[in-house]
Amino acid sequence: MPPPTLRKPSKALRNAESRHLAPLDVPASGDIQVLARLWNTIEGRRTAGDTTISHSARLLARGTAKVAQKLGEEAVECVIEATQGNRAATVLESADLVYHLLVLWVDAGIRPEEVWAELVRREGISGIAEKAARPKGIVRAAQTTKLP
Ligand SMILES: N=c1c2ncn([C@@H]3O[C@H](COP(=O)(O)OP(=O)(O)OP(=O)(O)O)[C@@H](O)[C@H]3O)c2ncn1[C@@H]1O[C@H](COP(=O)(O)O)[C@@H](O)[C@H]1O
Repeated sequence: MPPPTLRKPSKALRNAESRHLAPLDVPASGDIQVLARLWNTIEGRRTAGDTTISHSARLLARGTAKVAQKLGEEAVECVIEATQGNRAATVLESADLVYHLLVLWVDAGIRPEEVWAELVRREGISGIAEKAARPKGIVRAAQTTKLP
């Protein structure tokens, strides 16, 4: 039997249940392109960035472990704000998180198109079916512990 705290809906979930958000407009181009611009900027910092003035260049120069650690820290900060129901702070932490995810992609030599293609491939497939059909060849070191 799980502890009672696991059954209690979070404040964020309770808020979500009581609101209706209109679907996003999906422009052919627009603000979403900021991700591509940001990846280009960070990749440029990797190759020609000045570590005295560029946070991206400095972080990339510290190596993969530091890049990954920063992403983890930003994820935790985002989770804390969301679970506290701090909407404005969650937006700010989300931006930090996305930026640090792009730094991790640059460090790993991953282009955004690879991730977009994977998201497009998954469109319309339920998460449960997708997980069952995952290729066995790709080793995933990270394993999550299942909660009841
Ligand atoms: N979106 C961001 C962005 N979000 C967060 N951050 C920085 O991330 C850092 C996080 O601070 P922390 O104290 O958590 O981390 P830290 O300074 O590495 O400290 P330690 O963990 O090492 O102690 C801050 O310096 C933030 O300013 C960002 N830095 C840059 N960008 C974008 O990247 C572009 C290029 O930035 P530079 O590489 O700095 O030129 C900018 O124009 C922005 O568009």
